Amino acid sequence: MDAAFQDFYAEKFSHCHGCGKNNPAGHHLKSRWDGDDTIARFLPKPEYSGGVPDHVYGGLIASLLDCHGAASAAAFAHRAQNREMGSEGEPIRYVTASLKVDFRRPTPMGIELVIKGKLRSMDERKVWVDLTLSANGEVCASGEMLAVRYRQ
Ligand SMILES: CCCCCCCCCCCCCC(=O)SCCNC(=O)CCNC(=O)[C@H](O)C(C)(C)COP(=O)(O)OP(=O)(O)OC[C@H]1O[C@@H](n2cnc3c(N)ncnc32)[C@H](O)[C@@H]1OP(=O)(O)O
Repeated sequence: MDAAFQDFYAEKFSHCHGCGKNNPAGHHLKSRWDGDDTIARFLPKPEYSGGVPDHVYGGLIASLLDCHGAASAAAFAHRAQNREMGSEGEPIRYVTASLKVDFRRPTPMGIELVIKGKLRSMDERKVWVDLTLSANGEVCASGEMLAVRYRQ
């Protein structure tokens, strides 16, 4: 499988609980291209249940959107410069400044979740990303993110 966006994060930025490869207890979310959009897949462990065992905890859902959105922002910014993540040149990295999540229906446990990102717009330092999280082809949560370019 192709490398994920997060595989190109520097070692020092790879400790995120949601997506850092250097966090042994983390989720290791992996985001990739899906045409002009982005996609990640994730199967929550049973301990991430919500109020009932067969629903996923909302905080996990928000964190999946958070990590996928920030990685997507970096990928969109690279493509805007006709580059790919990991290409030569200064890496472009983003952090989440704002994330709004709408929980639209309960997210079922035991099913692979599909998280998608779509570029809404960008300017010199900011990227706005529209996000969805689906199970069985149904959107369970949607989100809007503002990611801001990280100044090293
Ligand atoms: C910490 C290390 C991170 C390393 C990351 C590497 C990759 C790893 C990724 C893994 C991560 C996984 C996922 C995660 O990320 S998880 C991390 C969660 N996010 C954070 O911890 C970020 C904390 N916040 C900050 O560090 C600063 O506030 C940032 C850097 C975001 C901006 O502070 P800075 O002093 O630099 O810039 P600025 O204040 O002039 O703002 C710039 C522009 O943005 C606009 N604005 C700002 N906030 C908001 C808002 N809430 N709503 C609307 N607009 C907002 C602002 O008006 C301005 O616009 P304009 O006036 O220019 O038009």
